[in-house]
This record gives sequence, C-alpha cells and structure tokens, in this order.
Amino acid sequence: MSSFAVVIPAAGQSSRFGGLEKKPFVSLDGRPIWLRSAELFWSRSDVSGVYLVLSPEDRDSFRSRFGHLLAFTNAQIVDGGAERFESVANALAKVPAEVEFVAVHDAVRPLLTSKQIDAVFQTARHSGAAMLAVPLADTLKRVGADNTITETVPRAGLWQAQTPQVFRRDWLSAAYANRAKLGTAITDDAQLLEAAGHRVTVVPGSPANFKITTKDDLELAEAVIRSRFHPAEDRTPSRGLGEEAEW
Ligand SMILES: Nc1ccn([C@@H]2O[C@H](COP(=O)(O)OP(=O)(O)OP(=O)(O)O)[C@@H](O)[C@H]2O)c(=O)n1
Ligand SMILES: C[C@](O)(CO)[C@H](O)COP(=O)(O)O
Repeated sequence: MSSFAVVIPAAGQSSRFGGLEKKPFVSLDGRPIWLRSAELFWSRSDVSGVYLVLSPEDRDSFRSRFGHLLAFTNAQIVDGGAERFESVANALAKVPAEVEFVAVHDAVRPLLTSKQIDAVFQTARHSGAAMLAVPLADTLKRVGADNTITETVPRAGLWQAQTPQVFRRDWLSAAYANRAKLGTAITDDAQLLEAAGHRVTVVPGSPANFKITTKDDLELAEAVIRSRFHPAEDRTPSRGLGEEAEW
C-alpha cells in the first residue's frame, strides 16, 4: 500500500480572523478546529505520519492545552515560518525519504470528509499530483481602488483551490528546493508543482470544505456541523467527524 505523510499547517497569525485566540485553536462545536482537520488522517492505515506545523510562539500553550490529544497518534509538531510555504517546507524536511506521497491540508478546513480524502489520494496515486477544488459559481468582477468595476472576468475554467493537495514526495521536495524562483507569491503547494512542469489533476471537492478565514466563516462552519451531526431530535455535542453528508 502507498504511504502518505500529511502536513497540517497551523502556524499562521489569523489576522483576518481577529480576536484573542488564533483560529486553529478555537472550538468548533466543542472540538478545536485543528483537531477536526487532523483526526481524519491519523486514523487511516495509508497515513504513516502527520506533521502539525505550529508557530514557535504557540508551541508551549498548544502542548499544555492539547498535548494529551496527540499522545496516541503518529503526529509530530514542527515549527512554522513567516509564510505558509515556509511552514510547509519545514515539515517537508522532516518527512522520511521512503514515504511516497505528501498531502498538505490546511488546519482551518475542518469540514473535509473521508470520502474526499479517499478520492484525492486515489487520484494522486495514479497521476502523482492531485488536489481538491471547486468550480467558481459566481460572476467575477475586477474592482478598482475606488470600488468601481473595471472588468467582468470570464469564469469559464476557473476553480477555487482547496486542500488536501497531494503529491509524490520526490516531486514536491524537488519543487520546494527550487522555490526561490517564484519569490514570495506562493499561496498553495500546487503552484510549485505547476512551475516545475508537473500536471496537477483537480478532483472536484465540496463548497463545504471551505477555509475558515473570518469569524463569519466560523459561524457558517457551526451551521454545517449542526446540520450534519445534530438532527432535531439529538442536540448532543458531536464526538468527531462522520460521513453523514457532503454538506
Ligand atoms: N506562516 C503561515 C501562514 C499560514 N499557515 C497556515 O496555513 C493555513 C491557511 O492560511 P490562512 O487561512 O491564510 O491563515 P492565516 O495566515 O493565519 O490567516 P491571515 O492571513 O488572516 O493571518 C492556516 O491553517 C494557517 O495556520 C501556516 O502554517 N504558516
Ligand atoms: C492553500 C489554500 O488553502 C488554497 O486555497 C490557500 O491558498 C491558503 O490561503 P491563504 O489565505 O492564501 O494563506
């Protein structure tokens, strides 16, 4: 069976989220967001290791609040960098050479399902590089500094990138080794593979696998969890993510 290492970047500053607590550590229906994003991976038989990337400033408080949750997992904590791609690079450096594939999944996409992981892992096994994404549904406008529209951008062929993004380890490591040529405008890992000339296959995801960026996103995630796990007759807190629904 192919082996997958999973990198979960959680070392951002949560500046658009605001508040006192960074978003990966906030509770979503009774469980921290990072845990909801990570737990679907570490129970899989094809996952050999999970690398949770934290900002060094959060390490001690993370260990005291959540360390017990890692005790029975194959998860390791890695120091993050100033940009997301630096956080991923730090984790990638820890992945053993015998691991065949690396999956990168944002700590703040807690509504992923096992079915979606199965689909993107399976496609990566065949093509070497795959990621979840959803086609754009709305009309796209380019807006100038004065809040007036300068262009309606044709949306045909445009997709929103999600995670997990899954790649052959050797391809991802080589792409990261050459990352300097892309400068600092690297917003996902597929971009590095594209620049290295690899074809990245898109696997249709679900709009529910959105990234929690703002407080509004947290409210939406709460509503999705309620609809998935709390039917009207059972309003007890959920114990973990199941497979009841894609939304
Ligand atoms: N230097 C960074 C920046 C981001 N991330 C992680 O990458 C994911 C996606 O990033 P984003 O949603 O942009 O998070 P933040 O960078 O924290 O958000 P903001 O830009 O609002 O500060 C998050 O899980 C975040 O913690 C990371 O590990 N290291
Ligand atoms: C990787 C990513 O989740 C794909 O949508 C996204 O690019 C990361 O978000 P950021 O706001 O650019 O850090």
